Amino acid sequence: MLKFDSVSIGYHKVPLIKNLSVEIPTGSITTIVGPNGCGKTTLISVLNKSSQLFNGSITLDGEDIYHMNGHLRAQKIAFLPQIREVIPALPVHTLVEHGRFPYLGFSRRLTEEDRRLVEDAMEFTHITDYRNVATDTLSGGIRQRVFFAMTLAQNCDTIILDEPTTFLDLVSQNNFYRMLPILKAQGKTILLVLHDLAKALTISDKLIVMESGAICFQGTPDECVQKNVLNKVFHTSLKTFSDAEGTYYFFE
Ligand SMILES: Nc1ncnc2c1ncn2[C@@H]1O[C@H](COP(=O)(O)OP(=O)(O)OP(=O)(O)O)[C@@H](O)[C@H]1O
Repeated sequence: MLKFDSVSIGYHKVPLIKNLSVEIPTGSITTIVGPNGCGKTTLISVLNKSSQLFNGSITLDGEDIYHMNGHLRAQKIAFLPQIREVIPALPVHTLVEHGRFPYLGFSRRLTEEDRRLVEDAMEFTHITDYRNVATDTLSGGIRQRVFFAMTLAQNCDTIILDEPTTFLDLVSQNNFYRMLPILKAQGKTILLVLHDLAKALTISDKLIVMESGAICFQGTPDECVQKNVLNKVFHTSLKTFSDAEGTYYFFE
């Protein structure tokens, strides 16, 4: 279990999140939603130290994950950030191999097992055909899949994805969302930040709703709908529609 206990988090000595506690259940899909600027990225990016922890503790299965050595932490939590300013001009397979770096020694020589995990990650994300293409020449959507493959090649039990579908067209988004239950079935814990509220309600086991640096709801999507949380936070009107295949959500 990934546990944030009474955490204060922010930048340059200024906390934006104060005294927040939340648990991310193991082997489940948890999604954080909330209006722009409410602190979603600030909360999760403390896990790769892009934001700073001022108070409280963050533990993974009881171990202090924030103060852990960076290599060890990267063997436990794989983090796909929202924005990458610099796109490396490396062949796709070389970039995906970077996912194995936390496990390699000084020589950075890949073992057979490392190579297998890299190939598996490329296959899983359907980028094998691009293996020799320079990543900086790819479209934003394919590039996003390459970074996702690199994250998966890290082979961590906990995967954190910040707005992973931003650059994806509808087909690629659907493909991406289909991968999540497969990863969950492999026992992975998945923590996402999403802006697509309907998708968040459909795919998540647990939903966390943030507002102004605080959590205003955490629970199942059903509880969230019953309590009208999203209508209040996003000033919207949620409509639901059900058929034999499931329930669909629309926001107006
Ligand atoms: N590197 C930084 N230094 C200082 N302040 C920052 C930094 N990154 C973000 N902030 C501020 O932290 C606040 C929360 O931003 P954050 O990116 O966590 O929100 P968010 O909920 O993820 O927003 P969005 O939905 O727009 O991605 C904002 O006021 C933002 O300006």
